[in-house]
Amino acid sequence: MQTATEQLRRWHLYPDADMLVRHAAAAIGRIAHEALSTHGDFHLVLAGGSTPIAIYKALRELDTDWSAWHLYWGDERCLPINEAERNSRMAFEAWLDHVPVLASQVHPMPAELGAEAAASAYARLLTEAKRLDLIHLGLGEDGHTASLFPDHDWGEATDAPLVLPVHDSPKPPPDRVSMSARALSQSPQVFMYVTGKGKRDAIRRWRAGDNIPASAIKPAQGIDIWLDEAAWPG
Ligand SMILES: O=C1O[C@H](COP(=O)(O)O)[C@@H](O)[C@H](O)[C@H]1O
Repeated sequence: MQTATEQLRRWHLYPDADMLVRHAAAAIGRIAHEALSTHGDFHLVLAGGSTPIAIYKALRELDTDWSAWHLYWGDERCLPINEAERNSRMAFEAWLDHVPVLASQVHPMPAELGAEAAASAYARLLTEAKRLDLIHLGLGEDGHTASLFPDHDWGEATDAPLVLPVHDSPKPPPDRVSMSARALSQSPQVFMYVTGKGKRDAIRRWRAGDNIPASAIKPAQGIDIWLDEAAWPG
């Protein structure tokens, strides 16, 4: 898989979050359908945080062969397994507990083991993944994406590990696990969701060329950014 040196961005701007959710869920459905028709399975990386919740809820209604879906996470917080703030728990509650996915094909990051152990275990798992057809990402107010934070190592180098242990995160909890920028750039489709005026400054800085973590995600075929008007700095 290739990554690009420049970041190619496609902006998808919607008047409100409801419209964004409807269109993003339909696009995910189309990509899943294409992967299922071509390969017989679909491999999807999930984001945490609050923004994707409505999209995950909308995906419950998708008419698809759930038994052929394989789910991974782009980042996780080092907390006990059922803690409310875990990214995996959010996805189960909003979506995965409501559809017949196969437990053996759902791969939360084992962040309860601690950042280092979880990062090594998940890097091994990812090397065995057949493909990553689509990666979901969010954007924090400080420009972070997954758990790649400003002034931390984002793992952009061509020989960077696929998964990084993260410590001293400015957003709680301080210990986390994250796919590296290199790994997050190795998919033909990367969707980032950004809603609300709290994200406007991060978008402004990104478009102005500031080196925020989101700017390190450089899939060869570009990144699709789905925004509502509140997040758009104009
Ligand atoms: O902590 C995290 O934050 C980002 C952004 O979250 P949001 O609540 O502002 O949407 C998220 O993408 C990441 O997965 C999560 O661990």
